[in-house]
Order: sequence, then C-alpha cells, then structure tokens
Amino acid sequence: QTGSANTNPSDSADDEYITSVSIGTPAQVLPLDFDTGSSDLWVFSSETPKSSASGHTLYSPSKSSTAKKLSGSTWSIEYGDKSSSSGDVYTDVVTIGGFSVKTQAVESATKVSTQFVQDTVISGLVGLGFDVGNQVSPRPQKTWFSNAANSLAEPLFTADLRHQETGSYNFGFIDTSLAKGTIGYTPADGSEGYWGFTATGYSVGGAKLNRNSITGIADTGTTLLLLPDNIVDAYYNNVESAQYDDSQEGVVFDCSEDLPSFSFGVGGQTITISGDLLNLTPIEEGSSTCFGGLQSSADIGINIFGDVALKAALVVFDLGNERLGWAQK
Ligand SMILES: Cc1c(C=O)c(-c2nnc3c4c(C[n+]5cc6c(C)n(C)c(C)c6c(Cl)n5)n(C)c(C)c4cnn23)c(C)n1C
Repeated sequence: QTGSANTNPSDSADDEYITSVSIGTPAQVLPLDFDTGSSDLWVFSSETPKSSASGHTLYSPSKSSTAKKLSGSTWSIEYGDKSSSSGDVYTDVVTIGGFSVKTQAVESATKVSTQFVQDTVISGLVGLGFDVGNQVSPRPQKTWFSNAANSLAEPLFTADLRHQETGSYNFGFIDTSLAKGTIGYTPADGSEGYWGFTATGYSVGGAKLNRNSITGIADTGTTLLLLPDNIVDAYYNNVESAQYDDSQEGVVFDCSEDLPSFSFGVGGQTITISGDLLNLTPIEEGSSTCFGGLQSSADIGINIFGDVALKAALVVFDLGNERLGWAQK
C-alpha cells in the first residue's frame, strides 16, 4: 500500500507548505504543515479558545463517530521560533494521500501561541520525525508515519517541495521521475527525534566541493537553510550588496543582485541550490531589499537544512534503513 499527497507553499516566500489531511468519521479535512523536525500531530479544534481559533479550520472530535478521548494524556510543545501549543489527546482515523491509519493520536490544542493564531493558513502540524520526539505524557504516542510504516509497501516517504509550485509527499514508494539526479544515501540519526545527517562538504557558485563536513537535520518544517557563520560568510562574500540587518535579524541584499548557487555533498551526490532559490523574498511588500534563504545557525546550536535546501532535491526519509536519500531536482 502507498499514499500520495500534494503539498503547496503557503505564501509567496514559500514560508511553509500546506497538505490536506482527513481526520475522523465523517472526514474532517484540515490544512496541516508536515514537519520532519517534530513528532506530534496536533490540530486546532473545538477545544481551542474561540478568540484563538477564528479563521482556522477546526477538528471537532464530538462530530466524529470514531474519535476516542485518550484519557489522562496531555501534550505541550515549543518550536524553534519559540512558537508553542498544548492540549489533550484523542485517537481517530487519519488519512493522508489516501492511506488511513485507524488509531492515530490526534493532539487537540487547548492553547496556541500568537504565531499560530496569526498563521490562519494552517490548522496544525503533522510531525514526521522519530517517535522518541513525541511530547505526549504520560505515554508518548507514535507519529502517523510510524503507525503507517509496517503497512506501507516500503517503510519510507519522500518530500518533493517546490518553489511556488505544487509538490508532493509520497508514502511507501519513491517516484524517481521527480528527480534529475541519482539518489545518494547517507545514514540518518534519529536519536534526538530529528532526521540527522552529515553533508560531506560544500561550495559556492559551482566551485569544487571542499571537505568541510556539516552535521544537521533535514527539516521540512523550517523555512530557511541555517548553517554555521563561516559558511554563511563564505557565501555572502560573493554578494556585493549583502549586509546583516539587525531589524530583520538576518542577511539582506539588493533584490537585483544575481546570487551564486550553493552546493553541498551528501551520499556521494552533489545537491546544488540555485541562486534564485536563495533569494527568499523582499523584506516587505514592494521593497528592493531581499532576505536571504541562507542564514546563520549560530544561535540555534544545530544546522538545519530547511525548505530552501529541500526545494533543490527529492529527499527520501527511509525509516526502514535509517537513512536519508537526496537527489538533485
Ligand atoms: C531554530 C529555528 C527554527 C526551527 O525550525 C525556525 C523556524 N523556521 N521556520 C519555522 C516554523 C514554521 C514555518 N514558518 C516560517 C515562517 C517565516 C520565516 N515567516 C516570516 C512566516 C510568516 C512563517 C510561517 Cl507562517 N511559517 N512554522 C509553521 C513553525 C511552527 C515553525 C517553527 N520554527 N521555525 C526558526 C526561525 N528558528 C530560529
């Protein structure tokens, strides 16, 4: 068995990607953000304060004949941008791309931070990280993919995120036609809950890869490519108008500049992110100053290959073999 779901950028900056998910009986369809950097499936619901829930599509467990309260269970989560949510837990049938998990923990939000209140294009997240990262207590719950894995044709899923285009999450199979290059595989470290891996080197503007390895995570829930300062500086030294903007908390440059590409080695392959993909967006509507898709990870303590990097590749999240595959698109 397999599943295949389309995913779409939420806005002109590809800030996040939205995928439709069906929950309950009869199906309640919610727009959710698939996040390989976390391991909880949580939703805005009939239990979310009305003032916070307005503008969001809600899950109502009371309207689902298959919903069951997981009594005594609660959850609370904080994300890298300091956004947060918390609540209680139901189990219900959850269908993604035509594949159903009958008894999935659906974490219902009784509290959400302002970033989520304001982000009305999504009604929650689907964590596609490792189960060890799940935040339900007293008994942590499995992710949708973990519950699905043994019934899928292969225990893997792929992410094909695209710039201002419809992409896909495929479950249980690899559609190699989505990629131009060969898939290079490298071991994945799931011990922290993330999809951790090591890139074997990098280069700017199509130069030969150096041998400076970069350990980080493949994170569909993070917008940017967040790497160490030495790499960020090496890149923006090639961008004449680049400067750090305190108010934007990142490197900005003239939108008219042609940006160099950025490449990294992984699994014996080279993934090249075109300059266009590294120019994320004007800092505000109509501005001629643009915000970089590559920014520093110095304050975070972990390197994050977010959507800016993932958009250049077809990425295979292979749970069965505890490995990540990357192919140039
Ligand atoms: C350590 C870390 C991150 C790790 O993940 C991270 C980050 N980066 N994108 C996102 C997140 C997103 C994606 N996301 C990013 C957005 C940006 C940059 N902007 C301007 C808007 C309007 C966004 C929206 Cl709506 N959505 N979402 C939905 C959530 C819950 C995120 C949590 N953190 N996050 C940041 C900013 N930092 C410092």
